[in-house]
Amino acid sequence: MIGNSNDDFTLSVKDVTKRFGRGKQQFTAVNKISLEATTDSAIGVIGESGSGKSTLARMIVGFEKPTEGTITINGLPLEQWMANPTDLLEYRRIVQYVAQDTSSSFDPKKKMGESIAAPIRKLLKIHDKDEIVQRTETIVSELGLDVALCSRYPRQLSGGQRQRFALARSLVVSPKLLICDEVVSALDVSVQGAVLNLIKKESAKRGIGLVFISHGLPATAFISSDLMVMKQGDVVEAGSVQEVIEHPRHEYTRALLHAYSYGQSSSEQVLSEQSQGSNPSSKELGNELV
Ligand SMILES: Nc1ncnc2c1ncn2[C@@H]1O[C@H](COP(=O)(O)OP(=O)(O)OP(=O)(O)O)[C@@H](O)[C@H]1O
Repeated sequence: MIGNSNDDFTLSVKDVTKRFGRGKQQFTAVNKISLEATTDSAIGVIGESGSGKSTLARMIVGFEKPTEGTITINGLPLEQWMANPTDLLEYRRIVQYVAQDTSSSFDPKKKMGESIAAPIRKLLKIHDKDEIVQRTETIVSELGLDVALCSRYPRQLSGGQRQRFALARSLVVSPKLLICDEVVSALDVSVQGAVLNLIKKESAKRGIGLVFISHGLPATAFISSDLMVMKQGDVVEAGSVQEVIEHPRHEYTRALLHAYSYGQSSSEQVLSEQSQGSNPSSKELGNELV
Protein backbone atom coordinates (compact mmCIF):
# COMPACT_ATOMS: atom_id res chain seq x y z
CA MET A 1 0.00 0.00 0.00
CA ILE A 2 1.30 3.47 -0.82
CA GLY A 3 1.66 6.22 1.75
CA ASN A 4 0.55 6.11 5.31
CA SER A 5 -2.76 7.88 5.48
CA ASN A 6 -2.70 7.99 9.26
CA ASP A 7 0.07 10.55 8.98
CA ASP A 8 -0.71 14.16 8.35
CA PHE A 9 -2.68 14.68 5.20
CA THR A 10 -1.83 17.09 2.39
CA LEU A 11 -3.75 17.46 -0.83
CA SER A 12 -1.93 19.47 -3.43
CA VAL A 13 -3.67 20.60 -6.62
CA LYS A 14 -1.21 22.22 -8.98
CA ASP A 15 -2.08 24.10 -12.19
CA VAL A 16 -4.98 21.79 -12.89
CA THR A 17 -6.92 22.33 -16.10
CA LYS A 18 -9.94 20.47 -17.43
CA ARG A 19 -11.13 20.82 -21.00
CA PHE A 20 -14.25 19.17 -22.31
CA GLY A 21 -15.12 18.49 -25.96
CA ARG A 22 -12.94 18.46 -29.04
CA GLY A 23 -11.93 20.81 -31.81
CA LYS A 24 -14.11 23.89 -32.10
CA GLN A 25 -16.45 22.52 -29.44
CA GLN A 26 -13.66 22.35 -26.88
CA PHE A 27 -13.88 24.61 -23.87
CA THR A 28 -12.04 25.00 -20.61
CA ALA A 29 -14.14 24.21 -17.54
CA VAL A 30 -11.25 24.63 -15.08
CA ASN A 31 -8.22 26.72 -15.89
CA LYS A 32 -4.86 26.21 -14.13
CA ILE A 33 -6.17 26.03 -10.61
CA SER A 34 -3.91 25.38 -7.63
CA LEU A 35 -4.80 24.78 -4.01
CA GLU A 36 -3.44 23.01 -0.97
CA ALA A 37 -5.51 21.42 1.78
CA THR A 38 -4.62 19.74 5.06
CA THR A 39 -6.78 18.44 7.90
CA ASP A 40 -6.81 22.00 9.28
CA SER A 41 -8.13 23.56 6.09
CA ALA A 42 -11.59 24.90 5.52
CA ILE A 43 -11.58 26.14 1.94
CA GLY A 44 -14.69 27.68 0.50
CA VAL A 45 -15.10 27.57 -3.28
CA ILE A 46 -17.67 29.98 -4.54
CA GLY A 47 -18.77 30.97 -8.01
CA GLU A 48 -21.68 31.25 -10.37
CA SER A 49 -23.28 28.24 -12.00
CA GLY A 50 -20.97 26.66 -14.59
CA SER A 51 -17.81 28.26 -13.19
CA GLY A 52 -16.14 24.86 -12.76
CA LYS A 53 -16.56 24.23 -9.02
CA SER A 54 -17.94 20.70 -9.31
CA THR A 55 -15.48 19.79 -12.05
CA LEU A 56 -12.65 20.76 -9.71
CA ALA A 57 -14.18 18.64 -6.93
CA ARG A 58 -14.73 15.72 -9.29
CA MET A 59 -11.08 15.82 -10.33
CA ILE A 60 -9.95 15.79 -6.71
CA VAL A 61 -12.02 12.71 -5.97
CA GLY A 62 -10.87 11.05 -9.19
CA PHE A 63 -14.18 11.04 -11.06
CA GLU A 64 -12.69 13.23 -13.80
CA LYS A 65 -9.13 13.20 -15.10
CA PRO A 66 -7.35 16.56 -15.37
CA THR A 67 -6.35 17.51 -18.91
CA GLU A 68 -3.25 19.16 -17.46
CA GLY A 69 -1.69 19.66 -14.05
CA THR A 70 -1.15 17.38 -11.08
CA ILE A 71 -3.08 16.31 -8.02
CA THR A 72 -1.05 14.72 -5.25
CA ILE A 73 -2.00 13.37 -1.86
CA ASN A 74 0.77 13.10 0.69
CA GLY A 75 3.19 13.71 -2.17
CA LEU A 76 1.90 10.85 -4.32
CA PRO A 77 0.10 11.48 -7.62
CA LEU A 78 -3.59 10.64 -7.69
CA GLU A 79 -3.04 8.21 -10.60
CA GLN A 80 -0.77 6.21 -8.33
CA TRP A 81 -3.50 5.96 -5.68
CA MET A 82 -5.92 4.86 -8.40
CA ALA A 83 -3.54 2.28 -9.85
CA ASN A 84 -4.49 -0.64 -7.63
CA PRO A 85 -7.65 -1.63 -5.75
CA THR A 86 -6.13 -1.47 -2.24
CA ASP A 87 -4.81 2.06 -2.64
CA LEU A 88 -7.98 3.17 -4.39
CA LEU A 89 -10.08 1.97 -1.44
CA GLU A 90 -7.79 3.80 0.96
CA TYR A 91 -8.09 6.94 -1.16
CA ARG A 92 -11.88 6.61 -1.12
CA ARG A 93 -11.69 6.41 2.67
CA ILE A 94 -9.50 9.45 3.24
CA VAL A 95 -11.14 11.74 0.68
CA GLN A 96 -14.91 11.76 0.98
CA TYR A 97 -17.32 13.58 -1.31
CA VAL A 98 -20.84 14.62 -0.39
CA ALA A 99 -22.91 15.94 -3.26
CA GLN A 100 -26.10 17.90 -3.51
CA ASP A 101 -28.43 15.22 -4.75
CA THR A 102 -28.90 12.87 -1.83
CA SER A 103 -32.00 11.32 -3.38
CA SER A 104 -29.87 9.61 -6.04
CA SER A 105 -26.78 8.96 -3.90
CA PHE A 106 -28.53 6.33 -1.77
CA ASP A 107 -29.58 2.97 -3.12
CA PRO A 108 -33.41 3.15 -3.06
CA LYS A 109 -33.60 -0.58 -2.25
CA LYS A 110 -31.35 -0.34 0.81
CA LYS A 111 -32.41 0.79 4.25
CA MET A 112 -30.42 3.77 5.53
CA GLY A 113 -28.61 1.69 8.15
CA GLU A 114 -27.36 -0.63 5.41
CA SER A 115 -26.06 2.34 3.43
CA ILE A 116 -24.02 3.48 6.43
CA ALA A 117 -22.80 -0.07 7.10
CA ALA A 118 -21.55 -0.56 3.52
CA PRO A 119 -18.49 1.76 3.78
CA ILE A 120 -17.72 0.37 7.26
CA ARG A 121 -17.37 -3.04 5.64
CA LYS A 122 -15.76 -1.97 2.39
CA LEU A 123 -13.45 0.86 3.45
CA LEU A 124 -12.75 0.05 7.11
CA LYS A 125 -12.86 -3.71 6.48
CA ILE A 126 -14.85 -4.33 9.60
CA HIS A 127 -17.09 -7.37 9.31
CA ASP A 128 -18.19 -8.02 12.87
CA LYS A 129 -21.96 -7.46 12.84
CA ASP A 130 -22.18 -6.00 16.35
CA GLU A 131 -19.38 -3.58 15.70
CA ILE A 132 -20.96 -2.46 12.43
CA VAL A 133 -24.28 -1.83 14.18
CA GLN A 134 -22.57 -0.01 17.03
CA ARG A 135 -20.55 2.25 14.68
CA THR A 136 -23.62 2.94 12.55
CA GLU A 137 -25.79 3.86 15.50
CA THR A 138 -23.07 6.00 17.08
CA ILE A 139 -22.48 8.15 14.00
CA VAL A 140 -26.19 8.43 13.25
CA SER A 141 -26.97 9.68 16.76
CA GLU A 142 -23.93 11.97 16.79
CA LEU A 143 -25.39 13.64 13.72
CA GLY A 144 -28.65 14.25 15.55
CA LEU A 145 -30.68 11.55 13.82
CA ASP A 146 -33.02 9.12 15.49
CA VAL A 147 -31.48 5.64 15.24
CA ALA A 148 -34.93 4.30 14.29
CA LEU A 149 -34.54 6.08 10.93
CA CYS A 150 -31.87 3.49 10.02
CA SER A 151 -34.64 1.05 9.17
CA ARG A 152 -36.26 3.41 6.69
CA TYR A 153 -35.65 3.63 2.95
CA PRO A 154 -34.27 6.86 1.39
CA ARG A 155 -37.67 7.88 0.00
CA GLN A 156 -39.12 7.74 3.52
CA LEU A 157 -36.86 10.56 4.76
CA SER A 158 -36.90 14.32 4.40
CA GLY A 159 -34.16 16.04 2.37
CA GLY A 160 -32.53 17.30 5.57
CA GLN A 161 -32.53 13.83 7.13
CA ARG A 162 -31.06 12.33 3.95
CA GLN A 163 -28.35 15.01 3.91
CA ARG A 164 -27.42 14.15 7.52
CA PHE A 165 -27.27 10.47 6.56
CA ALA A 166 -24.99 11.40 3.64
CA LEU A 167 -22.70 13.17 6.10
CA ALA A 168 -22.89 10.20 8.48
CA ARG A 169 -21.90 7.87 5.66
CA SER A 170 -18.85 10.04 4.94
CA LEU A 171 -17.80 10.67 8.53
CA VAL A 172 -18.12 7.04 9.63
CA VAL A 173 -14.91 6.14 7.76
CA SER A 174 -12.88 8.92 9.50
CA PRO A 175 -11.79 10.76 6.36
CA LYS A 176 -8.99 13.33 6.23
CA LEU A 177 -10.81 15.55 3.74
CA LEU A 178 -14.50 16.14 3.20
CA ILE A 179 -15.60 17.75 -0.05
CA CYS A 180 -19.09 19.18 0.24
CA ASP A 181 -20.58 20.12 -3.13
CA GLU A 182 -23.67 22.30 -2.77
CA VAL A 183 -24.79 20.20 0.16
CA VAL A 184 -27.38 22.64 1.44
CA SER A 185 -28.67 24.16 -1.80
CA ALA A 186 -31.46 21.64 -2.25
CA LEU A 187 -32.61 21.84 1.37
CA ASP A 188 -35.43 23.86 2.76
CA VAL A 189 -34.10 27.05 4.36
CA SER A 190 -35.44 25.85 7.69
CA VAL A 191 -32.80 23.08 7.82
CA GLN A 192 -29.89 24.66 5.92
CA GLY A 193 -28.45 26.40 9.00
CA ALA A 194 -28.60 23.21 11.07
CA VAL A 195 -26.75 21.19 8.42
CA LEU A 196 -24.09 23.91 8.06
CA ASN A 197 -23.55 24.01 11.81
CA LEU A 198 -23.19 20.26 11.81
CA ILE A 199 -20.57 20.24 9.05
CA LYS A 200 -18.56 22.97 10.72
CA LYS A 201 -18.73 21.43 14.18
CA GLU A 202 -18.06 17.83 13.14
CA SER A 203 -15.17 18.61 10.78
CA ALA A 204 -13.44 20.69 13.48
CA LYS A 205 -14.09 18.11 16.19
CA ARG A 206 -12.83 15.19 14.10
CA GLY A 207 -9.86 17.01 12.52
CA ILE A 208 -11.16 16.76 8.96
CA GLY A 209 -10.15 19.24 6.27
CA LEU A 210 -13.02 20.78 4.38
CA VAL A 211 -13.56 21.93 0.81
CA PHE A 212 -16.97 23.57 0.77
CA ILE A 213 -18.44 24.38 -2.63
CA SER A 214 -21.45 26.64 -2.87
CA HIS A 215 -23.18 29.51 -4.65
CA GLY A 216 -24.02 31.05 -1.30
CA LEU A 217 -21.48 33.52 0.03
CA PRO A 218 -22.67 33.81 3.66
CA ALA A 219 -22.84 30.03 4.12
CA THR A 220 -19.42 29.57 2.53
CA ALA A 221 -17.88 32.36 4.60
CA PHE A 222 -19.40 30.87 7.76
CA ILE A 223 -17.91 27.43 7.12
CA SER A 224 -14.55 28.44 5.67
CA SER A 225 -11.35 30.11 6.74
CA ASP A 226 -10.18 30.65 3.14
CA LEU A 227 -12.13 31.52 0.04
CA MET A 228 -11.58 30.87 -3.64
CA VAL A 229 -13.83 32.73 -6.03
CA MET A 230 -14.30 31.08 -9.44
CA LYS A 231 -15.60 32.53 -12.65
CA GLN A 232 -15.66 30.73 -16.01
CA GLY A 233 -13.04 28.21 -14.90
CA ASP A 234 -10.63 30.76 -13.44
CA VAL A 235 -9.91 31.60 -9.84
CA VAL A 236 -10.48 35.33 -9.87
CA GLU A 237 -9.77 35.85 -6.18
CA ALA A 238 -8.33 33.82 -3.31
CA GLY A 239 -7.30 34.49 0.27
CA SER A 240 -8.56 34.38 3.82
CA VAL A 241 -12.29 34.96 4.20
CA GLN A 242 -11.52 38.27 5.85
CA GLU A 243 -9.18 39.44 3.06
CA VAL A 244 -11.59 38.50 0.30
CA ILE A 245 -14.62 39.99 2.00
CA GLU A 246 -12.96 43.18 3.22
CA HIS A 247 -10.88 43.85 0.12
CA PRO A 248 -12.64 42.23 -2.81
CA ARG A 249 -10.55 42.86 -5.91
CA HIS A 250 -12.78 41.37 -8.53
CA GLU A 251 -16.01 42.89 -9.72
CA TYR A 252 -17.74 39.51 -9.40
CA THR A 253 -16.83 39.23 -5.69
CA ARG A 254 -18.05 42.78 -5.12
CA ALA A 255 -21.31 41.92 -6.84
CA LEU A 256 -21.69 38.83 -4.61
CA LEU A 257 -21.10 40.92 -1.51
CA HIS A 258 -23.51 43.56 -2.71
CA ALA A 259 -26.18 40.90 -3.21
CA TYR A 260 -25.85 39.92 0.45
CA SER A 261 -25.95 43.33 2.05
CA TYR A 262 -28.85 43.25 4.42
CA GLY A 263 -28.96 46.69 5.90
CA GLN A 264 -25.40 47.10 7.11
CA SER A 265 -22.11 47.03 5.26
CA SER A 266 -22.13 43.68 3.46
CA SER A 267 -18.56 42.77 4.46
CA GLU A 268 -19.31 43.56 8.12
CA GLN A 269 -22.42 41.42 7.96
CA VAL A 270 -20.72 38.38 6.44
CA LEU A 271 -17.69 38.61 8.74
CA SER A 272 -19.75 39.03 11.88
CA GLU A 273 -21.77 35.94 10.97
CA GLN A 274 -18.54 34.06 10.38
CA SER A 275 -16.97 34.97 13.71
CA GLN A 276 -20.16 34.44 15.69
CA GLY A 277 -20.64 31.10 14.05
CA SER A 278 -17.03 30.01 14.54
CA ASN A 279 -18.05 28.59 17.87
CA PRO A 280 -21.39 26.96 17.15
CA SER A 281 -21.98 26.21 20.81
CA SER A 282 -21.99 29.91 21.63
CA LYS A 283 -23.83 31.04 18.52
CA GLU A 284 -25.51 28.77 16.04
CA LEU A 285 -25.90 29.85 12.47
CA GLY A 286 -29.31 31.25 11.71
CA ASN A 287 -31.37 29.30 9.23
CA GLU A 288 -32.02 32.41 7.20
CA LEU A 289 -28.39 32.81 6.30
CA VAL A 290 -28.08 30.85 3.08
N1 LIG B 1 -18.79 15.73 -18.36
C1 LIG B 1 -18.91 16.94 -18.93
N2 LIG B 1 -18.88 17.06 -20.27
C2 LIG B 1 -18.96 18.26 -20.88
N3 LIG B 1 -19.09 19.42 -20.20
C3 LIG B 1 -19.14 19.35 -18.86
C4 LIG B 1 -19.05 18.12 -18.15
N4 LIG B 1 -19.11 18.37 -16.81
C5 LIG B 1 -19.25 19.71 -16.70
N5 LIG B 1 -19.26 20.29 -17.92
C6 LIG B 1 -19.35 21.73 -18.18
O1 LIG B 1 -18.28 22.36 -17.49
C7 LIG B 1 -18.69 23.64 -17.01
C8 LIG B 1 -18.44 23.68 -15.51
O2 LIG B 1 -19.37 22.81 -14.89
P1 LIG B 1 -19.40 22.58 -13.32
O3 LIG B 1 -20.48 21.59 -13.03
O4 LIG B 1 -18.05 22.29 -12.86
O5 LIG B 1 -19.83 24.03 -12.80
P2 LIG B 1 -20.31 24.48 -11.35
O6 LIG B 1 -19.59 25.73 -11.05
O7 LIG B 1 -20.16 23.36 -10.40
O8 LIG B 1 -21.84 24.77 -11.64
P3 LIG B 1 -23.10 24.59 -10.66
O9 LIG B 1 -22.90 25.58 -9.57
O10 LIG B 1 -24.27 24.90 -11.55
O11 LIG B 1 -23.10 23.16 -10.16
C9 LIG B 1 -20.14 23.80 -17.40
O12 LIG B 1 -20.21 24.57 -18.57
C10 LIG B 1 -20.62 22.37 -17.64
O13 LIG B 1 -21.66 22.33 -18.58
